[in-house]
Amino acid sequence: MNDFLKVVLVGLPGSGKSTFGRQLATALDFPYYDLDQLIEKKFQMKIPDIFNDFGEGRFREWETETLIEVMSSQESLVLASGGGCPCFNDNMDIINKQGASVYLDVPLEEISERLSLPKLQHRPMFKDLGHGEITLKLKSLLADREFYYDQAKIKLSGGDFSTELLMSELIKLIKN
Ligand SMILES: Nc1ncnc2c1ncn2[C@@H]1O[C@H](COP(=O)(O)OP(=O)(O)O)[C@@H](O)[C@H]1O
Ligand SMILES: O=C(O)C1=C[C@@H](OP(=O)(O)O)[C@@H](O)[C@H](O)C1
Ligand SMILES: [Mg+2]
Repeated sequence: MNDFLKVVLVGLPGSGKSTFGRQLATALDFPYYDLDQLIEKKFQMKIPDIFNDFGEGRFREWETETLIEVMSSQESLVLASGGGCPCFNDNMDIINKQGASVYLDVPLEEISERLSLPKLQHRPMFKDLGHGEITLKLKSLLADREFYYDQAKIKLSGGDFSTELLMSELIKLIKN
């Protein structure tokens, strides 16, 4: 890690990376970035349209390209990554080299409740799935992804995270 503190949140879709990321950035008074939003801005396309028009492979290329840019910027920041980000193209190594990674480890049932709400049905991976199918999909994603998420430097388990707790974990990490 260099002189800047880059806090990068990782975890399954619906674990609260974007929501908690914003809260944490406010508490730390750091700029907040959402990797999906940076991709949409850079390539002028919505995430579901990238998946539909070009496929996941192209999305993962663009995701890594955007991640490298934000991780090499000369500033402290909070970054909410996308759920799949740590699991492709050495992205977890890129994150850990420049940043303080934090895994939001939320019970699958809780995430499933959140993602079943109609307003969240724009997420390409969960489109048109019912509650039971969402839980199964999350289980299968976690089986594939936990190996990468577990490489995070800090792990927060539960549903509701406190910015104070994470800040004290970050201080411990920096001191070590
Ligand atoms: N701690 C929480 N308690 C209840 N709902 C939450 C919590 N954190 C996030 N949510 C809700 O869950 C959904 C997914 O959150 P989001 O931050 O977009 O997750 P991610 O970025 O990890 O996919 C959103 O509708 C958000 O309002
Ligand atoms: O888990 C994934 O592979 C994805 C998660 C999404 O981000 P969120 O985790 O913020 O939903 C987004 O990057 C894309 O739809 C792919
Ligand atoms: Mg998000």
